[in-house]
Amino acid sequence: MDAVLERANGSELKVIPDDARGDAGAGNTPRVLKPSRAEAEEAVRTLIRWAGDDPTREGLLDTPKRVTKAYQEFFKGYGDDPADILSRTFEEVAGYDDMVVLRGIKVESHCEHHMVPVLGTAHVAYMPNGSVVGISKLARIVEAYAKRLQTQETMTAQIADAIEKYLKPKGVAVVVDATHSCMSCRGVKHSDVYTITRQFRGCFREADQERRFWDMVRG
Ligand SMILES: Nc1nc2c(ncn2[C@@H]2O[C@H](COP(=O)(O)OP(=O)(O)OP(=O)(O)O)[C@@H](O)[C@H]2O)c(=O)[nH]1
Ligand SMILES: [Zn+2]
Repeated sequence: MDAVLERANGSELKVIPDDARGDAGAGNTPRVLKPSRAEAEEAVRTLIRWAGDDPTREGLLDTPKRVTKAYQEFFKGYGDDPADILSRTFEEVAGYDDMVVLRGIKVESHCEHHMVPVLGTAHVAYMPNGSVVGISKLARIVEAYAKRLQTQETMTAQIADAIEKYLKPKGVAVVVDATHSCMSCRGVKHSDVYTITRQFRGCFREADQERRFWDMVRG
């Protein structure tokens, strides 16, 4: 259970105990000092002034409200609990005993260094160990970690960790293929660069299974 303490100015001090984070290992879910919406909106006004514009002009008046609302969407993964997402499994699969591969799960994340979009796809596979999980839950796990401030490596490891920890499969494979706006829209300005990260665990470390995984991902 999250403890939420009210501060004198109305903002929330939200303390997430370690054992309630639901994180599987790499865990970058911090204990957060969550500001009030008013404080967050004021921060957006500060950034507008930092950009060189006037937050009181008509076109920008509602922008802080829109941005804080958008942030709730961009970063909703902090409220997700991977243990809960993967808690329901099914054993009645008529002896199905091969890998399950989800190819092309949409990834919409934000880079933790520049807070700009990281967009791409994830391929997630696991080798069942007596039970299977609803396929949508694997996409939900990707979302739970993507909708945070991330590095691609951390996100990839966290997805694999969660599936390994809560499903206990014979193996798990996670590949993320994404473009980073911080490399295309600013800084070095190289567009069309795809960063590929991968985690192969358990039976997917065997060359044979890895090859079968890639065969399925490539269709
Ligand atoms: N490994 C890794 N690096 C990332 C990821 N997202 C962004 N970066 C990199 O994080 C680095 C941050 O480098 P810094 O030198 O601290 O920041 P910077 O001055 O803005 O760097 P430049 O982007 O080179 O202008 C950059 O090289 C980014 O390309 C990621 O998911 N994984
Ligand atoms: Zn970045």
